Amino acid sequence: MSLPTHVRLVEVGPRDGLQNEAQPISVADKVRLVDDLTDAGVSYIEVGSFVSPKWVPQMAGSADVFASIRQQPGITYAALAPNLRGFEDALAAGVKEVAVFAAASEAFSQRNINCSISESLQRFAPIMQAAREHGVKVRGYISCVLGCPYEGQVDAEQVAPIARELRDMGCYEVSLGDTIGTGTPGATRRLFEVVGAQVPRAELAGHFHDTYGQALANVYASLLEGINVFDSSVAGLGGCPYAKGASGNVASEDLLYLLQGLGIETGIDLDKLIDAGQRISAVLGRASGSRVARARAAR
Ligand SMILES: CC(C)(COP(=O)([O-])OP(=O)([O-])OC[C@H]1O[C@@H](n2cnc3c(N)ncnc32)[C@H](O)[C@@H]1OP(=O)([O-])[O-])[C@@H](O)C(=O)NCCC(=O)NCCSC(=O)C[C@@](C)(O)CC(=O)[O-]
Repeated sequence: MSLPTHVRLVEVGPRDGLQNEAQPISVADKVRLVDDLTDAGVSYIEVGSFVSPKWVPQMAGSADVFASIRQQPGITYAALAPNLRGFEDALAAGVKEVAVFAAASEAFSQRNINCSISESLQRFAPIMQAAREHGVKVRGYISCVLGCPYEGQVDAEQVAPIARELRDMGCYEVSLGDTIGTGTPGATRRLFEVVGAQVPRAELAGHFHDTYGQALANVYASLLEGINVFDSSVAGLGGCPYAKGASGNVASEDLLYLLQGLGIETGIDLDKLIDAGQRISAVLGRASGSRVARARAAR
């Protein structure tokens, strides 16, 4: 299969990236990060989550972040919503796109959202209905598509029916998450072959954590499978609070460098993206997790 000419990056740094930070991060710093990403030309930014603050304290100020970011036309500013309560809070904050999140493993579903996979899908039904009524778009996530921190290996056959159900419910796109980064290019290709038989590949996205250093290779394997939407996190921020030891998503800067090298368009300015990553890394008091950003800084 030939490579796509255009790829959409879903920037999840402000949400997936920051949700796992132990230290408090001010609303002003989160707003600055989102505004920097807007200025860099990112077309989709996951800004926060409307989840229980007892479960993920770092996302507690998401409504305040939405109230202060500089929203530009043509850019999607999205948030996670695990249940109707979260959806209603997101709606009240003016959010126009939400993401629901399920898992491919029962144990992870229980640890992450305190219910079984099937209960989670039932919980999403009223969100989908309310979203339709309010003209809100819904994206779907599935975690642990290539491995689970509690159950080990996860087969593509476990993922496909969940992806199909999310699509049938009305998710316009389903992002497949390698939450603990154990996936390899071979497993990734097989995943998209199997899931792609149930859901059109144009409606699938790849979400790769870089824990085992495979994320960019997995992106490339996905490109070969006809996938052209990828989630990434500026400065490689992140991890998952319910997957101990999981590192951040593939760094957006590194992904962009790869795509530019392949002649694939994203509309994003690499220098500005690097600046955004350096600024939030300074706030966090550590070096950027992006190798491209570190190499540029060392020049
Ligand atoms: C789903 C629940 C709420 C169930 O949590 P629960 O405890 O089963 O919920 P509950 O309905 O029994 O309610 C318990 C309390 O939470 C409140 N509550 C209930 N809902 C909300 C809400 N929306 N916002 C704020 N508060 C809420 C509710 O009002 C009540 O408050 P209390 O009476 O005790 O004071 C909880 O488990 C939760 O919030 N989990 C979030 C977990 C999470 O955010 N994980 C990280 C995101 S997923 C991810 O990172 C993976 C991904 C997407 O990036 C892909 C990948 O890499 O794998």
